[in-house]
Amino acid sequence: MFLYSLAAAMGLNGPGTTLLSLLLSALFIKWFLKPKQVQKGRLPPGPSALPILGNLFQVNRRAPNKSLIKLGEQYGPVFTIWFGSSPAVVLCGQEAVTEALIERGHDFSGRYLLPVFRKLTNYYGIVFSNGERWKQLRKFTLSTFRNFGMGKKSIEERILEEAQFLVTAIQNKKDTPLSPNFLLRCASSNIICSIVFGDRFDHEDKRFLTLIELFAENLQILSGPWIQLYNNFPTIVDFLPGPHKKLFQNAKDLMNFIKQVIQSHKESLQKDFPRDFIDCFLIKMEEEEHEHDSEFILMNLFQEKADHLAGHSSVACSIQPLLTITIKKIHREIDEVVGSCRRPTVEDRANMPYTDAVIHEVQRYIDLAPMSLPHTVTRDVEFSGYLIPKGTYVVPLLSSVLKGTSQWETPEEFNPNHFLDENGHFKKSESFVAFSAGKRICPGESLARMELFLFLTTLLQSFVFKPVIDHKEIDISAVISGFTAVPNDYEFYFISR
Ligand code: HEM
Repeated sequence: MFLYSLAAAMGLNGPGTTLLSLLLSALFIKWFLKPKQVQKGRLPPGPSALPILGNLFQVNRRAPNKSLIKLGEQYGPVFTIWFGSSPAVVLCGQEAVTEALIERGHDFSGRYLLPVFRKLTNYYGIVFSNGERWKQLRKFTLSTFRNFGMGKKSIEERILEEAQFLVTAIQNKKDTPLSPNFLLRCASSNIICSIVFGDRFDHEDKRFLTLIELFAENLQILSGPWIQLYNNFPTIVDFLPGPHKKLFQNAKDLMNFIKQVIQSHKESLQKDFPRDFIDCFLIKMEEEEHEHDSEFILMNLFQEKADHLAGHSSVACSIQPLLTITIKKIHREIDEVVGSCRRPTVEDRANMPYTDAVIHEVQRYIDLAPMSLPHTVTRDVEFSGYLIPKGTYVVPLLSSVLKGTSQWETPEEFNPNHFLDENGHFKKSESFVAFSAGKRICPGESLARMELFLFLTTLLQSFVFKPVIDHKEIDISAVISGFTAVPNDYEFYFISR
């Protein structure tokens, strides 16, 4: 309209006006709405992008990792793709991912902060922070988790106790078929709760159910297909219809809940005997009370709790497909190594190579975080002959390593032999990057691996699972939604052994 008036003001009428306004529109689109030019830097090549939309139409929403792998075949292991008007450098294949995340770990350790993350976390906590805040919180979290692992009530004991609650909850359902997804989410959330809050919650506890619900919903936000558009229109969230607004409201409710828990910890804090993660954090807060730039402040404590809880669904999502695959051989291993009279221990894992291989293969196959979480470069970086400017979105395409054709015998098939040598011993693989790699590698990895092993063996020690539908109809591949892959949900009969 403005351009039409401009043409009219220039004294052009009728078809002349229309023609000129079309011409001006084209120029407007070309010069103002085209993808932002990166001021300095020589970005790697990639497919040409549309104004505003970038390469939206070249990336399949349901399988973005597959589209990116295909583009990698065309443009090479390091290429540029435009998410709206922002460029992202994609690292495709083991060599590029390893070189960036491990060999050039520091340069690539930044978290790319989408505006939506600010809406959710205000950039507090570990996952969506950078610089000194991220460094200090990550170090503190890793050492506190390690100390609790060796403490009075070890993490292993907490997992075994929770596994027993899981078995009882399933037994209580008698012979009704059941999708174990919800119970598995409760179980892995409770492990985090017992480390962080000092106690587990009953599965029926209303506060606990709200907590789980809120995280499932927050995950939906991060996984929403429209998340990329936030980059162009950060305020879009304010115009979203009701349910999405509610999710952000829920995030606030969650913070209020954690606030109450922290307050009650403060009132009963015994400095010589920290009971849980919150106690450790509060002690550190007091120690650094007078340091004006301390990162041990309440907002970081709130968000850290939320960060840890976010791991709960990753574990549940990984166990679910484990229940759907053939497990006779695992039953045999459990019977030989653990028997039926005692509980399994983490030490048993070394003598159960097949079970360990199956757990790894499920994680490789379902490819839970195909594009990892968004990374960025912490300074202007020369990489593979290109110059990536500080702050550019970097996508470590974990999928391209977990499903790489040169690393795995049958990359697109579920095959536990990928992790077994010719003598049936467990075989590690450098291409197993389900937890990512380098400085941002998932800090919950060893906890998650312990949970996967102990939950699975405890369940299989007690039950035989029989899917309600025919085995042949079961598909253990997962559907990608945003940053995460979500496995299909099936119902089972749990038959006591
Ligand atoms: C099967 C289970 C899990 C998988 C596959 C998984 C995978 C991942 C991946 C791929 C990342 C992104 C790393 C990167 O930016 O390159 C990540 C980050 C993270 N994970 Fe996990 N995770 C799992 C469970 C957990 C658990 C149980 C916790 C809680 C203790 C947890 C806490 C975190 C945190 C705090 C980060 C952010 C680290 C940072 O930014 O420095 N994860 N995880």
